[in-house]
Amino acid sequence: MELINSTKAFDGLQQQYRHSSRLLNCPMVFSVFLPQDKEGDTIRKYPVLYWLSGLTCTDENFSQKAGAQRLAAELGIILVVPDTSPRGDGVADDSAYDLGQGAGFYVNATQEPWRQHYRMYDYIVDELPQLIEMHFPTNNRRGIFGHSMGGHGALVIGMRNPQRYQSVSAFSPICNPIACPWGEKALGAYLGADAQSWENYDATVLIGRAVEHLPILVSQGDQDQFLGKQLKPHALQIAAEASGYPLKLEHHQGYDHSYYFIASFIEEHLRFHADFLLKIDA
Ligand SMILES: N[C@@H](CCC(=O)N[C@@H](CSC=O)C(=O)NCC(=O)O)C(=O)O
Repeated sequence: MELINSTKAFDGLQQQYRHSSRLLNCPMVFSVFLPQDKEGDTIRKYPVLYWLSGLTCTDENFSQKAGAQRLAAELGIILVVPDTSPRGDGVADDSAYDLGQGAGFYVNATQEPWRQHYRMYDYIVDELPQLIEMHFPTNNRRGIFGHSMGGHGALVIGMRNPQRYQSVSAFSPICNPIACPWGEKALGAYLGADAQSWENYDATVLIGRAVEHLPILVSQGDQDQFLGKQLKPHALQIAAEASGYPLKLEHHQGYDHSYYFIASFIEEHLRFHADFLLKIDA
């Protein structure tokens, strides 16, 4: 693992690393915020909150725009922000912003030309946490949250792995990708024409089938330009009500799809996760 840069922030460190990903078959960059324990206690271990970003993002959008570091430092939570896809000249790509590099959709691709590198689901669930837990002072508690495509990733990964995560949240997630243009395009390309294979990557389908109920918070702005056509939180809500899943879905008047919305409610999301990540087991 190679340290690319390190900057002091709120007594902690905002860092960026490059590593060679075995699963994605290419070099990957991620960002991490490390709180600094005020007593200088080097053996303190922290929970990790993984942020999954949306279409066109790298690891830097969230780190630079969300304003999460001050409260993460105060609460004592490590933030980890991966890139949104494999990258590089040898990695398949598409000229559109919603497919290929920057648009990995947190799935394991089965189709050509994607399957050699596009295994973002396994990367987020397995390879990245292994790396993080080997190199940073972590305890065994993990949360996952994200925005838009990354909100979809967080919901799907959290619900499919309730034993690995304590809490899940999402800003403006793509809630029903099997039934929206972004999702149909990406899942069709990465997984092929058999739409049944898409269902494992659809939060609305998964919430209807969930047996274990991880705490989930979803925040949605009512002036979001993608709300009706791409995001469909109403479908998630209906499926949750039908299955008895205690989903906390909040609508916020006047907010759009941007990082201004995320920055406005990041404190609520961090405190939501802190309730579960910092809880002392009885
Ligand atoms: N360029 C596209 C939309 C790109 C966009 O809005 N990306 C969002 C995530 S959308 C869902 O995954 C984003 O987070 N952008 C980065 C940022 O820093 O704002 C278009 O014009 O439609």
